[in-house]
Amino acid sequence: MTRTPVIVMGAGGHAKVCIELLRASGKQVDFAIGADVDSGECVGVPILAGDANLARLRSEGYTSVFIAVGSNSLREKLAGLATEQGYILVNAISPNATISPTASVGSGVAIMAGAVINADSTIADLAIINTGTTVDHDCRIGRAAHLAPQCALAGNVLIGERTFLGIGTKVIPNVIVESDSIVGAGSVVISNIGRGVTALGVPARSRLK
Ligand SMILES: CC(=O)SCCNC(=O)CCNC(=O)[C@H](O)C(C)(C)COP(=O)(O)OP(=O)(O)OC[C@H]1O[C@@H](n2cnc3c(N)ncnc32)[C@H](O)[C@@H]1OP(=O)(O)O
Repeated sequence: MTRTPVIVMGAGGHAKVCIELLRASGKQVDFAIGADVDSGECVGVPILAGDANLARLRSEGYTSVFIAVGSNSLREKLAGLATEQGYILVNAISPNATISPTASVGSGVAIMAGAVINADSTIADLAIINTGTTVDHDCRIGRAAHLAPQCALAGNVLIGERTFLGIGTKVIPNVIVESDSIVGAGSVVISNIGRGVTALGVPARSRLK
């Protein structure tokens, strides 16, 4: 089997986990691209300082990238930059995640160890399904959304684009959390949450700005 080396954008804590996921699925990570001030290495991968390295590495023949940046909007922006340059967005999926054969998973997606994606669920491009999170049947997780560790989504839940669910969030069946929203850690979502709001608590209520 030929191994196409992968470039990782990001050099922080999330990048550490993603590099280890990529390695666990047999991929070789050659470089991590960090901020202009970054140097050293990220779990053994040399860090290159600054986004300009992306174009340089493309001209040297690299074609595969993984965007390992926790910010949902920045991840989406960097993915646009990379695909404009001709990169392919690979996935970083733990061999210890359980994904239904009827689920569909986009590109540039991270699925950490212990995550479960059940029947007929859809995970859009650039989403993060973090450690131990369960996504039950018929859910739709939007582009560049992030479900932090230990979230539990019941059946037929919709999570909008770039929405973030904090660690340990629970969502009951048939609920919609619209795009660009934030749900605080440990919240229990029992009714729809609108676009661009922060919701907190048990049950989760929108916070007034
Ligand atoms: C592998 C990884 O690490 S993945 C990353 C996982 N990260 C997370 O899960 C982070 C989740 N973040 C949170 O829950 C944050 O508290 C947020 C985003 C909801 C709010 O953050 P901030 O806007 O900074 O809120 P701040 O800390 O100022 O708190 C404002 C008020 O909300 C309350 N509050 C904050 N978070 C929560 C919460 N999760 N549940 C209930 N109340 C909360 C605070 O107690 C405070 O109440 P007060 O005004 O009565 O004192």
